[in-house]
Amino acid sequence: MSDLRQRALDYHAKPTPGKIRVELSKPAESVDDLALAYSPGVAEPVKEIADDPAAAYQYTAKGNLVAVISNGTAILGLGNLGPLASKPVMEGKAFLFKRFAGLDAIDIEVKHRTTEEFINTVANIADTFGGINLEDIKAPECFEIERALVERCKVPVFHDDQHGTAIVTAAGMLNALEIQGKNLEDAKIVCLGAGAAAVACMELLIKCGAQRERIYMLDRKGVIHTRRDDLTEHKMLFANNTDKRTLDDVMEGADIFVGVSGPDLLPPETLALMAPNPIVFACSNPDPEIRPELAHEIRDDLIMATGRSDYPNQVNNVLCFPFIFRGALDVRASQINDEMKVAAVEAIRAVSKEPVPEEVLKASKSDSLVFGKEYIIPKPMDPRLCSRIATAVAKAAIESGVAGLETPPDYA
Ligand SMILES: NC(=O)C1=CN([C@@H]2O[C@H](COP(=O)(O)OP(=O)(O)OC[C@H]3O[C@@H](n4cnc5c(N)ncnc54)[C@H](OP(=O)(O)O)[C@@H]3O)[C@@H](O)[C@H]2O)C=CC1
Ligand SMILES: CC(=O)C(=O)O
Ligand SMILES: [Mg+2]
Repeated sequence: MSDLRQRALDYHAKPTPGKIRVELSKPAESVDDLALAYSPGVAEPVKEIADDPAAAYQYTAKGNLVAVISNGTAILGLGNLGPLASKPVMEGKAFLFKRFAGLDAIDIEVKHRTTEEFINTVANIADTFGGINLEDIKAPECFEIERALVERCKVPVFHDDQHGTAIVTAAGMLNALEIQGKNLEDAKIVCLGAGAAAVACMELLIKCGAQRERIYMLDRKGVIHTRRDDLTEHKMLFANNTDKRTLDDVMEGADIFVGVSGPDLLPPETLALMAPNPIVFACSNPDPEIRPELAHEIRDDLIMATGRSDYPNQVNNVLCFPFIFRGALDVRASQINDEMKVAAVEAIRAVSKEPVPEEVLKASKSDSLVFGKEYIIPKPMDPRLCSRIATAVAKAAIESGVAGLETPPDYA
């Protein structure tokens, strides 16, 4: 058994199983405390909320509470292993919400037969929470699920694997292009994977300037092109009018590779085909499409990122979801719209270019982190991220008319 495997199992098992717990936020020592917290006192906020649902934000934990909800159909890059097996990842997301943004989060793993049943389950419990973070739900069902829930829920619903990943990818990509002296408008882009993360990443890159016809997306059957008759609605958006069929065909002269597919799917000889100064985001977790050591052996001119914490340039949605929800909840946004997503991209980019606090260097076991090939994006433990991203997102929510409150909080 590898050292990391045993350490990871021990970390999850000891001294208490799991990574999160519930704690009390009010006194519960005396009979008087209980008379306020429970019967008879609890009846008073009940009546207030029955009269005005918005009072739930004043008298309950709703406004600081996020549900992390999965059906376990696309657990990281491990595939469809079912709801219960997704629990460590969902507890992990809750853990990150608390650690980085002070948000209380609870994981909910849903067993269901039909997509409609899943949608109904989530819609029926949504009012309990300030926001809903959907996680590790595979394509194409994730698209219908998110659309239906955004429509039915009064609180923000956000599929992290789509939009969290896209926001962090766009921020890292724009920075990497700047360092490599390239621009998104002219870049030839290869996206390996055509699921939740792939579709959202490419759509956001297009919003940032990428040309749709210069994007080559691949699924298990190869390049997605206009003569295929097996494409889902979302894959169809990326059908390229091309004779190219394989990963090698499209990687010839490519500037950008985004991997959101599975482990070890980018062979070194294929990486060698890319244009000078390429950018490789091998984002599959836990094992990337190509290992950084191998990629650097093949190319000394590339910028390399993975989804992992143990290599430079971690392009991972952890840089987004805690903070975008912090901003959204703090102004009681009814949704997380494009304006809020773009504000998050710009805030992440800006932090990457500023001097890194000593505590981040220490936590990263680094002597120096300076904007460049090995530091295109901030570290998740950077304490500036929460205030900077949440403020930008809250302001964007107010300006775009989806906020329930008119003033963003002062995080300083
Ligand atoms: N770093 C980060 O922050 C994030 C990384 N990811 C990673 O992205 C990956 C996909 O996640 P997600 O989009 O949620 O999952 P989905 O199940 O929605 O999509 C998976 C996609 O990968 C494709 N794929 C799988 N195996 C291959 C293969 N051998 N060759 C080509 N394509 C392949 C599938 O093809 P087909 O359509 O033919 O089935 C599908 O299009 C995972 O590895 C995950 O860890 C996801 C979110 C965040
Ligand atoms: C990071 C993440 O959400 C994933 O790999 O699915
Ligand atoms: Mg995920």
